[in-house]
Amino acid sequence: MRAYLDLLRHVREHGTEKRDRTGTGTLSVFGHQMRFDLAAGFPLVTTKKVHWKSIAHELLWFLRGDTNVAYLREHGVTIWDEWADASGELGPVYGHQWRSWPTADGRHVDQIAQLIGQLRRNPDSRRLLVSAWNVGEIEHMALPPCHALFQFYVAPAAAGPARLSCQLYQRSADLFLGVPFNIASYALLTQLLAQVCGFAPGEFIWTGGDCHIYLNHLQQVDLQLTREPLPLPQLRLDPTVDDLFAFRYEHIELLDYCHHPAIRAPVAV
Ligand SMILES: Nc1nc(=O)c2c([nH]1)NC[C@@H]1CN(c3ccc(C(=O)N[C@@H](CCC(=O)O)C(=O)O)cc3)CN21
Ligand SMILES: O=c1ccn([C@H]2C[C@H](O)[C@@H](COP(=O)(O)O)O2)c(=O)[nH]1
Repeated sequence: MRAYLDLLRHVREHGTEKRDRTGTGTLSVFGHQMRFDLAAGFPLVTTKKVHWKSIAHELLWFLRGDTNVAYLREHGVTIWDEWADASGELGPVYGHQWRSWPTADGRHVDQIAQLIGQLRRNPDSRRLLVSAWNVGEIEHMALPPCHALFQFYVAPAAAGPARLSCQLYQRSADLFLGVPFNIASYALLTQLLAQVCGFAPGEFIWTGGDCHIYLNHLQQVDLQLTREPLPLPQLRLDPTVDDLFAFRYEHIELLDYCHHPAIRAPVAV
């Protein structure tokens, strides 16, 4: 996870101090890219303990098309609680747009089902995109999507299965709290899709817009930057699952996750 630590260090040293919506204040850099080779191990930050269970359940919750925190709470995941209304609703956020994007003529588009169909039938397509940035519905969302748009790419291999890569555009990136979750979440999604479409995992490419460290995370970042990264864990998926929507938490196993101790930090709401 050198790429992540390099970005943290870069923003810590060269970021511009900038006010933000939450009133917290940030150090910020505009535009950055990181690449993670998924064959080199699963890209989960090791220089602090990251709550893997929250990442896996959040992704399964997106894939269900769910936008109510009830499912997350049932599984002990609290990361979206601050944004939910009294009935646990977040409005038409990620899950809704991924699985049920409403069209002008009253239909709903299941972008994930369409993506799987295209990956299987038309892997050379340059249109393998999913967008959560539904301009007409942003005002109804608890928070406009941060991980807004992602694209897949299939590279043929001389021998063995083709490799599936994913690139994400993240418009706004809380480097200390959000980004370790976002990298792991899309790496997991890429591996789930690779399995059900018969590809080998390729790369995850993270592209960020406003990349920031909140001013009340500076001590935590400095502590993290004193730590040496550890060998990456491995992801093991139940090989019998061939339907993306059939994946359950029990089918997803993270092996050999060695990490430094957790570092607590307040989330800016
Ligand atoms: N300011 C901000 N940063 C974010 O990363 C973020 C938002 N807001 N709003 C929406 C979602 C919610 N996400 C979150 C929210 C909280 C944590 C967090 O507090 N993480 C702690 C504890 C993890 C846990 O207990 O599950 C951490 O140490 O990683 C992480 C991601 C990512 N998003
Ligand atoms: O998956 C996520 C969700 C949110 N964030 C961060 C990025 C910002 O710090 C806030 C959102 O505030 P905006 O004013 O809407 O940009 O949440 C993240 O890093 N990852």
